[in-house]
Amino acid sequence: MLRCESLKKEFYYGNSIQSVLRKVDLSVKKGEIITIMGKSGNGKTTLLNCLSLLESPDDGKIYYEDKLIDFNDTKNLEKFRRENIGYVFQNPNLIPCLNVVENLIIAIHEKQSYAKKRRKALEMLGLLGMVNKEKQSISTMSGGELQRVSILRALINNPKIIFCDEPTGALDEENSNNVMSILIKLTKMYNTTLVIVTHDQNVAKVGDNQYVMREGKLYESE
Ligand SMILES: Nc1ncnc2c1ncn2[C@@H]1O[C@H](COP(=O)(O)OP(=O)(O)OP(=O)(O)O)[C@@H](O)[C@H]1O
Repeated sequence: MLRCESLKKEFYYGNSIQSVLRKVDLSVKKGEIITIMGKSGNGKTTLLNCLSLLESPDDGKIYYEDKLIDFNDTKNLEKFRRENIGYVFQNPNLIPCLNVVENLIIAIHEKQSYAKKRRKALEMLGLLGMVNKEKQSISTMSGGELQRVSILRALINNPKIIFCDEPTGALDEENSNNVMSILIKLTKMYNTTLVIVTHDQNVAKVGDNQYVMREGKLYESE
């Protein structure tokens, strides 16, 4: 469903150039879980940002279902991203002045009545037995709870693929296991493809295909 070929990305600092992605090739099938590990600064987030169309590569090609992505076509790119891609970051980035259900409602892209959006948001909360948290303020929730809500938010528009950048980076081991099992359970349920960047060996193990990023190149994990 996703393929990239010879992806390159460079950053310029005065007169010097840093090659962050050096001809990266990757192929991801529908419903697959891909994990990418690697030392800090090796280009994992940059790769994720390019694949998830948040950043444009300097060279190389990205295909979604064999359709070449045109980074110059910003209007369609934005639409494609909204309709097909979900994100989970280390920091859940929920809106603090909205409660739990409102954070989910506001994430729904489709034009629907507020009541219908609310029903959908409650249905999602129900999947994790969190309907009772509907009106809870974001500031009073634990890190694990916030990340569970951010997973529901990523899924609420039925994306075909979800990109996760260190989804458990801010959690202890118990919460990390819990969040990962929820992420996998829900994405399997919806047949959503997952691409996960992580520092955590235990998280990396969930990958159907596991990769390591080293100095801008991607290698299959041994
Ligand atoms: N927008 C940017 N401008 C300049 N340099 C950047 C930019 N984004 C990333 N870099 C540099 O590119 C390199 C790779 O960064 P990236 O965030 O992709 O690494 P990473 O493997 O995800 O690291 P970490 O595990 O610490 O998050 C780093 O040296 C970083 O400073």
